[in-house]
Amino acid sequence: MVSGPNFETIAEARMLLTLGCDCVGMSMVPEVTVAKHCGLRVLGLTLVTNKVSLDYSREEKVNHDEVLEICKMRAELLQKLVSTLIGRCQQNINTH
Ligand SMILES: O=P(O)(O)O[C@H]1O[C@H](CO)[C@@H](O)[C@H]1O
Ligand SMILES: Nc1nc2[nH]cnc2c(=O)[nH]1
Repeated sequence: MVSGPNFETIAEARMLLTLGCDCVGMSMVPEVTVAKHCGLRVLGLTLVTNKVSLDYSREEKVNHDEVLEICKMRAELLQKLVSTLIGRCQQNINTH
């Protein structure tokens, strides 16, 4: 996790990769921290939207519009996933 609001620099991205990170975000950890503080049980779901830049010579840079575009493309799929998960949780509650 990085605190944002900016995306990580290439140097930071390389450091995260060296540390063994597969994925990086900004929101999940603070959101989970607040939810746990409120006594909620938490399941985190993440949509990976973009590749992090690791190379100074590459032209393309990560930007928020790209993130939003991928989110829109995957919204329906995520809605189905969440609906299925909630359905299975309800089944589990009813049978136990
Ligand atoms: O950590 P995630 O959920 O990827 O969110 C972060 O990534 C997005 C940046 O495009 C912003 O919404 C920021 O809050
Ligand atoms: N830290 C970080 N958060 C993101 N959220 C969506 N894309 C990214 C990214 O490239 N880096």
